[in-house]
Amino acid sequence: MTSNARLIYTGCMNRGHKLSARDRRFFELVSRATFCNPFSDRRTELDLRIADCSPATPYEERIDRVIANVAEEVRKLERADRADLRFYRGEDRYVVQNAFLFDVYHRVSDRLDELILREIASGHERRPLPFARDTLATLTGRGFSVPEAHRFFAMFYQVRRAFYFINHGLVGASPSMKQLRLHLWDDIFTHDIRWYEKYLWNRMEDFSTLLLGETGTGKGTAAAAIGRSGFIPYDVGKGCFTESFTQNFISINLSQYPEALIESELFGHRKGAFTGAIEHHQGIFARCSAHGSIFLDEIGDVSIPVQVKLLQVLQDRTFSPVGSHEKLRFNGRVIAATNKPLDDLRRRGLFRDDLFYRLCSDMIVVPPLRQRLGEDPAELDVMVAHVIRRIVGEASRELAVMVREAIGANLGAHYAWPGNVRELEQAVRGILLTSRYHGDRGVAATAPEAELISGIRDGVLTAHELVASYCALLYDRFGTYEEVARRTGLDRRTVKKHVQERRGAERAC
Ligand SMILES: Nc1ncnc2c1ncn2[C@@H]1O[C@H](COP(=O)(O)OP(=O)(O)OP(=O)(O)O)[C@@H](O)[C@H]1O
Repeated sequence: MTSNARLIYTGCMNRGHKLSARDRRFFELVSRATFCNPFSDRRTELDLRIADCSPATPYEERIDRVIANVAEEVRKLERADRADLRFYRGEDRYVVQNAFLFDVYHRVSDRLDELILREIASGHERRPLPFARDTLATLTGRGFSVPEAHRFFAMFYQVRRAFYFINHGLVGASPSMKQLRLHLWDDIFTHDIRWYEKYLWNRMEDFSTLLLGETGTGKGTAAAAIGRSGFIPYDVGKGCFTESFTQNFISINLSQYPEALIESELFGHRKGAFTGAIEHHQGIFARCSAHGSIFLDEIGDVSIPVQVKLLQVLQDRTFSPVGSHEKLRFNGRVIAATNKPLDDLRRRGLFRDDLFYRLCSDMIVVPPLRQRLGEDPAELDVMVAHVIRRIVGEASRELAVMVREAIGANLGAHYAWPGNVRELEQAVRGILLTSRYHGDRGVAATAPEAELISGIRDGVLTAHELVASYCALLYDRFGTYEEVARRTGLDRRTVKKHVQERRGAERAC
């Protein structure tokens, strides 16, 4: 900086700039949009105001206009030599800072998307990122400190990953899918990203997540979206991120391992710990990095002794490999899922309350496909189009129409999709191959839930049948007349009568 420039700069610093009322109003809107959940209606409202366009404007066009309008306002500050945070105070500084973040983030978002795809393809992208240096220079040039610039750059990548994996992984326009996307975003960034950015960005390991929902609804996909969207620091020396999101999310399906092997898979074992332990083995807790996450799928299936050990990891953050007294530390985050009714398992003493309370800081219920279709029948079109795009690599309207017609003709409008999205994927494949899919008749025909739902949809149930079917469904799920009575507000004898009557009707069929 020349001495003249330094004089002007110091003068401005002392005086400070004030935004005009119009600029303050605009940057205030941008500031709110910067921290808003991108899947929320609130964010849409803010975008419409920033873009100054009608709700009918297509999404892509609206976003392009938002980005262009913000960039133009920042350029105006630049032209007036006012594009530096250090010139502002108080609320002005706050809104200008957030507008700068919004602007710089959108300038690099395409390159961050390319990086995500490269990492997915290669497993780990350790090459220096040429655009990182420019981005950091822009941030420091705008008045951010060097550590702030590094942190915000790492957050840009984190935000981009979260958006990518939630948006691409979990498709659907029904209200419960929108709710799920909102919820997943909050699980990663908390319900107010300002607090996350200020206090929690490097302290999320103590926030566990429990995903509940039927098989095939997308719990694994939701877990991957959370796990791949953790904060990963930027390594200035190497010019790249310290680790890859493809390697710091580790998942294990706990129902796949026999009891004897499960502890070893989780915690590792020492050579000679048991017959067959011919080498040291590192378990997944030891392999998970400090910024990583572990996904414990089917946690409802593990035995009580393993639950006790998992509790210890969550509580003390320590564990010992089988055959060793060594205490190792685990610093990652835990995400767990089950399609079992955990309440029931807890009541029957099969799932420990203490482990449940350690996991339940955020419980996310992933909705079954039939609920989504009940809320919005067009959801099936959206999902079929998505599955076809995944299978053939591009959108195809003619294939989508053919598959939709086959589903309608073979399964009718009220099929319950007991295997959820996983079943739908196979249905689409089956129809592409053979033009037919007749559904999971074994489950669907006997599932009381499916029958009850289609009876309600078709309006063919009497009040008596409705109550009897509902009691039978709850009895199947919870196993005792007492529990069904508690849930329905009926007395035990009435419940028993309904269940037995319903069973009799089923046998007669
Ligand atoms: N909303 C969705 N949009 C797009 N694909 C989805 C959606 N939900 C699920 N899928 C796809 O459905 C399949 C099954 O999903 P996933 O394995 O995540 O289900 P799950 O609930 O974990 O099942 P399980 O309980 O049997 O482990 C995957 O191929 C996944 O990508």
